[in-house]
Amino acid sequence: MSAPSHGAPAASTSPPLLAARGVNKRFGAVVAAADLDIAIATGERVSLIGSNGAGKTTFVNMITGYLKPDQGSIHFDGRDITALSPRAITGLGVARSFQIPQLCGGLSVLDNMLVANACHDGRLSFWRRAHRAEAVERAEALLERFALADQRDRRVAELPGGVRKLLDIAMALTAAPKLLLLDEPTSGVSAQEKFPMMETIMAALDNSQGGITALFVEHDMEIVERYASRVLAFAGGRVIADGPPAQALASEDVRIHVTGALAPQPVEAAC
Ligand SMILES: Nc1ncnc2c1ncn2[C@@H]1O[C@H](COP(=O)(O)OP(=O)(O)OP(=O)(O)O)[C@@H](O)[C@H]1O
Repeated sequence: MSAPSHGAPAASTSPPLLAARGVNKRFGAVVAAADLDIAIATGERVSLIGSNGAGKTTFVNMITGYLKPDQGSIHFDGRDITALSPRAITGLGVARSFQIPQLCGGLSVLDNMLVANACHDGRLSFWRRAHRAEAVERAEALLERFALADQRDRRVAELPGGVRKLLDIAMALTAAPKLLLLDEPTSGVSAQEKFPMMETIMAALDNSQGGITALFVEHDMEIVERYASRVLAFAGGRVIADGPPAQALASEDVRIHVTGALAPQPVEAAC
């Protein structure tokens, strides 16, 4: 597998773009986040891995403000965002795309982009000629970057799953984020399509003004190896490995708790 070509980490002297400090979260008896101390630098491509229930989504939901930590703090771009609303956090530059794209199937690709843009910039007057022209120009530039320009006038409900996923991510970028959180960007996409799709996504992030730092939840280890500059592996709400993909995926804890490469083998009954 080739070495990751995207998103070299920033110099270690620069302050982190995102920092979780002493973060804990429980749901009743379930520990979903335990003493998380995580700093992410501008430009990193961080993959969150872990088996079901490991705490990946809880971490993402605390960054976006949908969940509040029981203890600890989260800082983004130099500000304490722990108590902020999801909307305020989005306004500071954190965007998100979902495993199941959040789209209006009855509208065209372009109109979905315009609605997303209007939601982010708060100008619901986007149908006024001046605003609309400006918003259409921005939307078209983004569609171009995602190789979706020729789909502009198609109804979203008619599009294949992979194209819908790309559109969802393009819509997230209408907010001009500094940090993009992706939930399994290639899930449900065929093996042949997943690498070209990731190439498109990563190139779009690299080519955005100022570059976009990315954090992606991923179960596909081929994608992790090829596109992450760093892996954070979770189990039981804790980080069990943190490092470059080759190093993190080789760790014994990851091979036991995440990839199953060292899972205990069933003992054959003695007869
Ligand atoms: N709102 C909630 N109420 C109760 N328990 C929750 C809630 N959200 C998450 N949990 C529990 O917290 C733990 C961590 O869940 P989380 O969704 O963060 O894991 P995950 O690693 O994202 O898993 P998956 O890959 O299945 O999405 C799980 O045991 C889950 O059942």
